[in-house]
Amino acid sequence: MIKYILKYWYFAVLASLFMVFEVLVDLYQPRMMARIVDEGILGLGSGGVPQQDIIISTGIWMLVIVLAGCLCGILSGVFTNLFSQNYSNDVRKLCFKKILGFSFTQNDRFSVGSLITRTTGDITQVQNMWAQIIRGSVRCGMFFVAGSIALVSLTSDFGMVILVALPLILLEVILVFWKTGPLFDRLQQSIDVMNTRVQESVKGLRVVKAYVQEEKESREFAEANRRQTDIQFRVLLIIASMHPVMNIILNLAVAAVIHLGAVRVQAGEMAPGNIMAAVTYLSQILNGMMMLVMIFQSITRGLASEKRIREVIRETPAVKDGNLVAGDSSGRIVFHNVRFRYPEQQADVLSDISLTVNPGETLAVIGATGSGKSSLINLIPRFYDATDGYVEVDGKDVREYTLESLRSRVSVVLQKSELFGGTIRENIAMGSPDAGNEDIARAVRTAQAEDFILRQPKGYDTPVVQGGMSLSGGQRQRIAIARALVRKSEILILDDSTSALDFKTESKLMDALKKDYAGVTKIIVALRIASIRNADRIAVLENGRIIACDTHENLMRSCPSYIDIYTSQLKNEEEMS
Ligand SMILES: Nc1ncnc2c1ncn2[C@@H]1O[C@H](COP(=O)(O)OP(=O)(O)OP(=O)(O)O)[C@@H](O)[C@H]1O
Repeated sequence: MIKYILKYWYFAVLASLFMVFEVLVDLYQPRMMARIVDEGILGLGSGGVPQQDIIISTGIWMLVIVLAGCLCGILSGVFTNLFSQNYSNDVRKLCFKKILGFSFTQNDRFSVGSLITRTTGDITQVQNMWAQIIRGSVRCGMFFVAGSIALVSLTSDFGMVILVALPLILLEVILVFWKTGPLFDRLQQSIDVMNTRVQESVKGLRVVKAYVQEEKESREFAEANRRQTDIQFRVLLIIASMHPVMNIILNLAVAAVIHLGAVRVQAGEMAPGNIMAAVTYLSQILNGMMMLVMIFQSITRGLASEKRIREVIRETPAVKDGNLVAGDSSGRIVFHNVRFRYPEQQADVLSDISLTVNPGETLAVIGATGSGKSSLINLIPRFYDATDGYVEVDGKDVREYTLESLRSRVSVVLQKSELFGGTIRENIAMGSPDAGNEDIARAVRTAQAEDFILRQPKGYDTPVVQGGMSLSGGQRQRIAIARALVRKSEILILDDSTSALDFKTESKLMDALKKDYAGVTKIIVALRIASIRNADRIAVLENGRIIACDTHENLMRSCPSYIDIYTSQLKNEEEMS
C-alpha cells in the first residue's frame, strides 16, 4: 500500500504547501487586528488620535490576505482529495483484483459481507485517514509551533499558560486515543456482520417471503444494527465527553492570558491590542490540539481498516499458478490415488480416487448427495487442489499449468447457474469474447436453448435482470450450458446442471452433446440414472470412494449400490406416474 502513497506524493506535497500558506494567513491575522485596535482605534503612537486611514488600509490588506488564505485552503483541499481519492481508487482496484483471484478456499474463509465492507467502507476510512494526516497534521503542527512562538513573542508570561494547558490537553488526547482504538476494530467487524445480513436477506428475499421469515430477518438485522450502533455510540460518547473538558481548559487559559496581559498593559509594557492577539493565538493553538484528537481518531480508525485491507491484499493465492501453457489438448484426465479434505475440516471427502477418463469419452458420476461428486470434479480445473495424490490433464499434473490455460481447456457448468447483468448473448459469450453469432447459435442449439431464447422479446439481446430471475431455473441452466459449450474446450464438466430440465429436453441435450461434441471429454455429474444411463461409463461414488466404474448394463449386473439407486429411482418414478 506504501507504493500507492508514494505514487501520488506530489499531490500530498502540494496540499501541504497550500495548507502552510493558509495557516500563515490565519496566524498573521491577529497581528493586523492588534494594529487596527492599537493604532487605528486607540491611536497609540499618534497621541491617542484614532487613525481612520490605518483602520481602512489594514482592513483592506486583511481582506486581501484572507481571500488569498481561502484560495490556498481550497487548493489544499483539492490536492488532498486528489491524493486520497487516487490512492483509494488504486487500493480498491487492487483489493478487487485480489478477491477475483481468490481460490474457493479463500472465498470460503472471508465472508461476502466482510469482503464488501473491506473494499468499500474500510478503504473510505483509510482515505479519510490520509486526508486528515495531510491537512490536519500541517495545520495542527503549524498552529502549535508558529502560534506558540507568536504568543511568546508578545510576552514570555504567555508561555507559562501554554506550559500548563498543553500537558492537560495531551493527556486527554492520549486517553481518547487509548479508549477508542479497540472500539474501531469491533466497529468494522460489526459492519461486516450487518453487511452479511443485508446481503443474505436481499439475495434470498424469495425464500424469506416464501417461508414468511420477514419478522425473523428483521429481528436479526435489528440486532446486528443495534450492536453496530452501540459501538458507534460509545465512540461518539468518548469523543463528545472530551469537548467540554477541552473548553474548560481553553477558557481557563484565555482567562489567564487576559489576566497576565492586563497586568502588563497596566504596567505600560504592552499595548491592549496584543491581549486580543494573544487570545486569538491561544485559541488557535488549543483548537489545533483539539484537531489533533480528530486526527488521532481518524488514524485509529484508519489503521484498524488498513489492517483489514492488508489481510486481503497480502493473501497469497491458495491455488498457486503453474507456468506451463497447455498446448494442443486431447482431453485425457487421470486421477492418481487422490485424497481430498476441505481446509480446516476433520475428515476426507474423497479417498483413493484412481480414475482415467479417455479423450472424447463421456463419464457420468453418480452417488448419494454429499458423496463427493462436486468435490471430485472441482479438482480438475483446480478450484481446490488434491490433499494427496494428483490429477493429470493430458499427461501433466494440473498444478503445472497456468490457471488460465488449464481453465481454458476445462469448461465447467456449476450446480447453481449464475447469470450476470447484460444480454443473453453477452452471458453466453462471457468466456469467449471472440465467439461469432454462428458459434453462439450452435452452442445454444445443443443446449436446447434456442426455442426459448428466440421467444424472448429481444431474442439474444434480451437483458438478463437480477441474475436471471426473470428466467426459469431450466432456462438459466441451458444458458449456462451454452456458455460452457461456446468455449470449445477439450473437457466439459456438467455438475448436476440439467436437474431443472424435463426428461425429454434433458435427453435431447445429452444426444446433441454426444453428436455435436463427440471429440470433447465429458464428465457429467447427475443424481438421476435416467439422465446418464447412455454414458460410456458411470462412476459410482459412495462416501468419497469410487466403488465401481462401468457401463450401465455392467453396473446393473455387478454393483449392488448402483442397482439400489436404480431401483429406488424407478420405484419413485412409478409412484409419481
Ligand atoms: N466448501 C466446503 N467446505 C467444507 N466442506 C464442504 C465444502 N463443500 C462440500 N463440503 C462437504 O464435502 C462433502 C461432499 O460434498 P460434495 O458437494 O462434493 O457432494 P456431492 O456429492 O456433490 O453432493 P450433492 O449431490 O448434494 O451436490 C459434503 O459432506 C459437504 O458437506
